[in-house]
Amino acid sequence: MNAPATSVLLRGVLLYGEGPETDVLITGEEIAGIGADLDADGAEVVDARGQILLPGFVDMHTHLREPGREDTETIESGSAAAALGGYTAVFAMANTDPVADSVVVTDHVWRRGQEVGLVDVHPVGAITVGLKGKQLAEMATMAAGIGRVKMFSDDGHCVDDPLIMRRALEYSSSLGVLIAQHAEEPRLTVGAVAHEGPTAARLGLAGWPRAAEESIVARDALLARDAGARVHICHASTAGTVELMKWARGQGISITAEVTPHHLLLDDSRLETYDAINKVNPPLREKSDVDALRKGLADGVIDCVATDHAPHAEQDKCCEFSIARPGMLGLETALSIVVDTMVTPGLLDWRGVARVMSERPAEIVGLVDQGRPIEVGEIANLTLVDANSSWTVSGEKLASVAHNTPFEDMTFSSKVTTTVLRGRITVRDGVVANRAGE
Ligand SMILES: NC(=O)N[C@@H](CC(=O)O)C(=O)O
Ligand SMILES: [Zn+2]
Repeated sequence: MNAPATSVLLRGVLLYGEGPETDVLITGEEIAGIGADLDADGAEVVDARGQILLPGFVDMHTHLREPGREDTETIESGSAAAALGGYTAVFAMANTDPVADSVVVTDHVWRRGQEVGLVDVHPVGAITVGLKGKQLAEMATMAAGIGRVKMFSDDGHCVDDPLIMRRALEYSSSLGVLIAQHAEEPRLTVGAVAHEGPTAARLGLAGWPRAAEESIVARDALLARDAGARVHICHASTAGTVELMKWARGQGISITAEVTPHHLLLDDSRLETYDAINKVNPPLREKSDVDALRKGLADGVIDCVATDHAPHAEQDKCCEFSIARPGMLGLETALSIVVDTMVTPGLLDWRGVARVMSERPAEIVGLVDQGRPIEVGEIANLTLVDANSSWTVSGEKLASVAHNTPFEDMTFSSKVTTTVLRGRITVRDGVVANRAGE
């Protein structure tokens, strides 16, 4: 009997980058067999010899801009970018227009993501109404909606009022959801556009001090401790944040943190050209911070990589540095950058890549069907990486509506070739498959 049409055979993969080559058979939504020379039996065969098989990536920090700024990204275009980047789940931040501070918006985001069907788009709910930091949003209602909101964040803004943050943390632990903080003391960043240091001083750019981030990280660690809650730090950018994470963990505080690919690769020397493509919040820091972030990620002090994929219209990035919007694309380049900054220098092996791109984010946010071991009987959320393929980034060719990549013309050595979402191929040979999986 022929296998059902939904069967896929991945031929000759390296599980977590380790030999010998093996086949992986996927039937329906599940991994049905792992072993040498499996019988295709009518399954679609993907010739994946020598490619590295990892669990599908999970991005805790994505801006998909729908609703409100569909001229820069939509759930459909962002889902395509995510699938091409090897992601099987992303968390869409709440700073949309309208803000995702109600179940109407969070349910819409979830439903639209399911309609597109390329990646699970989990809505992030706002912590406060309108991201204004004054009044808690209806977290329980959003958590109970169809979108089942698991993570709340005012990202783009810091919840700077310590009493509001404390209440949000207390509330979150009874709901079993995660609070993610954009750590930025706003009274220290008025007018700030670049990392406060010698480069910004020389270029005449207003500086964003490390203490703006670190003071909130320290404060929120203490608030989480007192509330008996968990807190997650978005886009950690300084060496001091890594030290504070170590301290807080040592105290038994439930605190986790992510780092972005751009903070692992770029430093503020990029600002010499005044090109606003390099403007981002938090800003690109100094080489010593980059080194500390890499080491922190290798040691597990920083838990995971999150893209902070932030599409912006050309007119908002091509203007003067001080008025341009902060943010850069990240979904399609994340894996390549993690390999170049962490695997190539020997800071992480491929098991480590699985940990920081998939397993830890899934655990932190409580996804049960993602970041799972590659074993028979598990749901097939998988990513195949070719570690010997040189490719050069071109913003025009990325799937996002906006093209604001700071990695233009950079060449990388690894690329996602295939992504599988619950047994269905969403990316084949680096091209998005249609909804029917063809
Ligand atoms: N990171 C950014 O520079 N921008 C993000 C907001 C954010 O993540 O803080 C955006 O929404 O554009
Ligand atoms: Zn942010």
